[in-house]
Amino acid sequence: MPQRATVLLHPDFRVGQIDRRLFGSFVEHLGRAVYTGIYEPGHETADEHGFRRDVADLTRELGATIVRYPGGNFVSNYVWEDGVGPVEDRRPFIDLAWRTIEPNTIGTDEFLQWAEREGIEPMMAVNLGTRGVAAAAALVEYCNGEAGSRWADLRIANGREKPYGVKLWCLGNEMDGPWQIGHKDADEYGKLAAEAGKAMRLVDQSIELVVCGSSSMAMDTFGAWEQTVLEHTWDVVDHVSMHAYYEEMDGDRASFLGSGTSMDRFIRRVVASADAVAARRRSDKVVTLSFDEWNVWYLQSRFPGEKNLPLQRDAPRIIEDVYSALDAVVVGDLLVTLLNHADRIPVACLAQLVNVIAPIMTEPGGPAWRQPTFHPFATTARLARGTALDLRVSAPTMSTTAHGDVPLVTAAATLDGDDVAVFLVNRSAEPAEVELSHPGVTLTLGRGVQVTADHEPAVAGPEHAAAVADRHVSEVDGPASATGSTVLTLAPESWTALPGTLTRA
Ligand SMILES: O=[N+]([O-])c1ccc(O[C@@H]2O[C@@H](CO)[C@H](O)[C@H]2O)cc1
Repeated sequence: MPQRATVLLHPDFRVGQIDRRLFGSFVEHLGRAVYTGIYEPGHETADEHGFRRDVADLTRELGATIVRYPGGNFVSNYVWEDGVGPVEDRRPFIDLAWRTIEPNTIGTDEFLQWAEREGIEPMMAVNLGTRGVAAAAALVEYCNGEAGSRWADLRIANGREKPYGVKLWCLGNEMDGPWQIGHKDADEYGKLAAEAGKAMRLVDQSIELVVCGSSSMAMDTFGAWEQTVLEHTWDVVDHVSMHAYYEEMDGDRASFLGSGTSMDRFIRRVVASADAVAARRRSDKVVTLSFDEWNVWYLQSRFPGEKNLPLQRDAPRIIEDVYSALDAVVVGDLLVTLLNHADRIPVACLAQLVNVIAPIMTEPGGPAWRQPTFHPFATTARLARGTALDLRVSAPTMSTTAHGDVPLVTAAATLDGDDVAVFLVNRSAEPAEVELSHPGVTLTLGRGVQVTADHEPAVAGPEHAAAVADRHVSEVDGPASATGSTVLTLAPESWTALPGTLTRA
């Protein structure tokens, strides 16, 4: 017997407008994300600046709208001034976050010019671990200042006349995490972030600021951290950050498939924390969420921990997770969760873009390819446009060890004029029959994309990734056009995206 769920869809019930920055990604100076990732002079596809064309083309196909840079943990010991100016004068340093010799060949200008050439909006982070207010304000001036002041003139002397106009800025990274270089408690960090943010805004009033929330919902300080930090920074910041990584642990497939429910609860709790601060302050300001690190990452089961990394150089292979079709279904489900909170999440970044827990992989001097997780992201970024609809899903639940009861079917839908896109996940090991109920509306769903899971362990390399895509990523045709109600059958453990049109009958 298939599982049965109903999804009520009406064009007048809306979550909110989707900000295109919801489909962001992340490039950190970590492992091979930069060196032999986006950048590899001498590669057969390298452009005149040394950036790999094959990776840039896949980034475009992925649909990444913004890219966060340069970290991540890396930023908390980064001296940005060492990464600008003539390359031959730049000196390497020991990046303490990942215990890697950073050559400083790529820095702010190279990254920002790459992003500009590729039509990607940059999201920059400042170092609030080992540095503070002055260095942060100077970096904003370097990036966004007009000629006639010290740091803007340095940028011009370095060959870039026009300000970059970087809008989005992170006030440090994961400052609640004991692993962070320059880790702080919530009061210390909140005061520093408020002063740094104030100074950065005095340089450029048009910027948007992201204050660090918790590095995961599992942190002991989660909740209290957000409230304390927002009390200090309320008048300065626009967004509070969220980070979350999901993985299958000890073969607990059901909990892993329920990750989207955990993400949903995390979002609701951070919204509640931000709104509690607004209530205490009797403030009408709405602080929104920047979910600027999310993905599947086998962090607890496969990563030895930063402290246990040997000191390395020359772009070592660090956290190059290899993904399965199951991971891709979960990534699709996480995207469904993000869409359902589009009113409160204008910014999100799949962590990361290339080689490091990434949808895109490369070999030095070799090919670039798509991991299975590439497909649900690219399809969602392409199809999810306009407004997220407020669906009402009634589905049976399954019990999980990690999250208690979770719905067996999840769904999101978007509407842009008459163009609709429906995203459906079946977390069950059985097929699921979904009745889409759309009273007074004719729904015509066309050819879309389906991802199905399997039980095969992930195997590294482009051939395997292509074979997984061949078997598990397929085109599917939508059901016949119907008024009032449409019934679909979802494959077991699958993610489906169907584009179409919607007209009022
Ligand atoms: O839960 N943890 O143990 C944990 C440890 C490290 C961690 O780092 C975050 O993830 C790294 C990779 O994207 C980024 O550089 C950093 O911001 C995020 C979470």
